[in-house]
Amino acid sequence: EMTKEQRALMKAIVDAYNRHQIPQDVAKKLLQEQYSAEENFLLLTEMATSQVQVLVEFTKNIPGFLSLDREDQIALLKGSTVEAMFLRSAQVFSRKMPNGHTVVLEERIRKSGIPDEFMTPMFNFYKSIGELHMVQEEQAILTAITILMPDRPYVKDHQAVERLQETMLNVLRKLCVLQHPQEQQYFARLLGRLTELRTLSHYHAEMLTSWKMNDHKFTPLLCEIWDVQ
Ligand SMILES: CC(C)c1onc(-c2c(Cl)cccc2Cl)c1COc1ccc(-c2ccc3c(C(=O)O)csc3c2)cc1
Repeated sequence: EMTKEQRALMKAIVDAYNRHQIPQDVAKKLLQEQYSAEENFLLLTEMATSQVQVLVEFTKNIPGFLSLDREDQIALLKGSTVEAMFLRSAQVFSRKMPNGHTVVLEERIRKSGIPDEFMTPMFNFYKSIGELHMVQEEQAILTAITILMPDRPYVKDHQAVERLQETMLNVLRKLCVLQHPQEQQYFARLLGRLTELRTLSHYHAEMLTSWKMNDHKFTPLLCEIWDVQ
């Protein structure tokens, strides 16, 4: 059973997760603009920039995050943004957005100059997340766990982050038993996705390099968070 504190922690994280979403007018652009590779790249850049802003606000609402060392907060954000965005965009795909975002988002990602060798692992990941049928609470806590990864580069107070992450893992473990009682290994499968996210973030670093080579432009926020240019 979940303790009172664990239920309060879960509520705080789920509320923050729901409160901070890409504004509808930004998401709607996916449906409106043209379909050239250039247009797709620009739109995805806008989505990513908006999503980073959303992630920063969500992260600030993770109980305990703002008590961490300031530089460690930055290191955690920089180190987890790509993975958190793969998780978030995966949820868009598995949500089968009623307003058709799923179809156009896939279309635009497929036609945005991303080399084919990254398409397969990326969409395999989206499929594997979809098959888990995560509930919203699991999505929110898994995102918090991804952000609170103690072994990100340049994190100094490893232990402080580990303590926070462990608290989240304990909540997630209990939640999985409650939400998927018939699936013994559900929690383990969820954590397996975090390993897949690491691989994707390595692919992503190569995607960035290949985009940079083709002189693609990013926004100042993305340049800062991804150390490009
Ligand atoms: C700079 C750009 C070209 C880029 O580089 N790598 C990636 C990138 C890609 Cl192509 C795949 C995965 C991760 C990243 Cl960073 C991207 C695009 O990143 C995206 C980030 C986030 C969304 C995203 C999130 C939520 C939602 C919602 C919702 O919540 O209601 C509705 S629509 C939507 C759209 C899309 C694209």
